[in-house]
Amino acid sequence: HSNREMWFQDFFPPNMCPINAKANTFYGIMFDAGSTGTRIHIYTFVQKSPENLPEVEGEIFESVKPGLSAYADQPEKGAETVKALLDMAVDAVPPHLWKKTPVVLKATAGLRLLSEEKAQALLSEVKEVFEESPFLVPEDSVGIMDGSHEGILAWITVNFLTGQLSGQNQQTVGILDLGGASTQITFLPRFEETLKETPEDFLTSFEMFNSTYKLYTHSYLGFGLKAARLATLGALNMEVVDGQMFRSSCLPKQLEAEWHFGGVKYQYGGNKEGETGFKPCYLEVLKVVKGKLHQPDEIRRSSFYAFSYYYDRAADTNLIDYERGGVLEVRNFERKAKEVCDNMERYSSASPFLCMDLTYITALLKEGFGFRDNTVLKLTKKVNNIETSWTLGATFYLLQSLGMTY
Ligand SMILES: O=c1[nH]cnc2c1ncn2[C@@H]1O[C@H](COP(=O)(O)OP(=O)(O)O)[C@@H](O)[C@H]1O
Ligand SMILES: [Ca+2]
Repeated sequence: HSNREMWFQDFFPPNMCPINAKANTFYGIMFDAGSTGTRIHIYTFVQKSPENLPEVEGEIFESVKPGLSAYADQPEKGAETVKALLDMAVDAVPPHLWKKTPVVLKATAGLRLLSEEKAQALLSEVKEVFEESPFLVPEDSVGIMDGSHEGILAWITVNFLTGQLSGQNQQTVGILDLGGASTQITFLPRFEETLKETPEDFLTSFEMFNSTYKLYTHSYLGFGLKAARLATLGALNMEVVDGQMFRSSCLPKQLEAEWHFGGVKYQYGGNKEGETGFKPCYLEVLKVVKGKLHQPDEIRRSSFYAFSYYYDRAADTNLIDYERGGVLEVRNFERKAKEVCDNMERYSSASPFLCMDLTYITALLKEGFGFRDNTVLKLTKKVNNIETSWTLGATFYLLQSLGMTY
């Protein structure tokens, strides 16, 4: 500031000084190109002093379906969905800050599963949309995110929003994210044992807000809820022949329908003659998860934050309140799975996959990760009115790398 602007600063506490309030407000735009949808998060931050962490003053959030991967053969059309969302940011960010506001898109499992060529075509169309916008386009502004970063950045978000990354006595919480195509588990190990027993590629050191965290994290590609449906049906990574029917005991007996995922059409249905219900369904789903995941002993005794499809399916079946979320034990998912699978006609109007989804969640938690029946899960969509998504952590990381925050 020039001296002329500063004269009144003595009369205000620093954070109320009108000049400071303006100068310390900044924006960040983060796109989450997920396998089932594309979302924009426009964050407003205030940095009140260099000693404190920036504060999130607000978030504007919008989403579109389907995700970019559904446009694998029409990359320009895919990029148009991004353009429509970015137009919201032009309205939300004050024009004098456009050039200082970075815009980034990170794609997750949907694009990881596409061929390199198709993924790159989509990403370069998006890059063009960004270049034509009035915003700051950093290097690497468009790309596929590393699976390990997806978990770490969601962990940063949740622990930042719950106040665990500032001050002494940090009691961080682990997180579980269940997407359409992949699933992540991330926590800060408390015991030396865990570090010894864990494969090196499950451990990542990460620096954020002047602290270094050595986190346990892994992203399991193909273990998201929708990929798991295909795996249960025996259709994941299959060359699908036209007219081919995939059947499961997790689906209503008489059901026959089709379903599009990742640009491929699948026909599926129930076991017309054979068994249906929780027991046969659990055995089917078990084949998808058993022995496929690393089981850190430590997590059996800690509670986790869970979101995405854990949240959605718990809310769909009234295990939690749709707006406020809730606290559950692993066994609640199992009970609900039994109730739904053994009364399939009553529930299938909502979604024919409800039994399969709840059974998969149960098997993933118990047989996949090795959680106990009484492990506590906190289901949240928002903390302090901000979405619990990896996008906030990613925006902090971006601002840090651009030297815009401390
Ligand atoms: O910002 C968000 N707020 C709330 N839920 C979100 C947000 N982003 C993604 N989700 C949830 O993520 C799940 C879909 O996963 P996604 O499409 O991100 O697949 P992926 O992570 O496997 O690429 C859904 O449960 C959806 O509600
Ligand atoms: Ca996701």
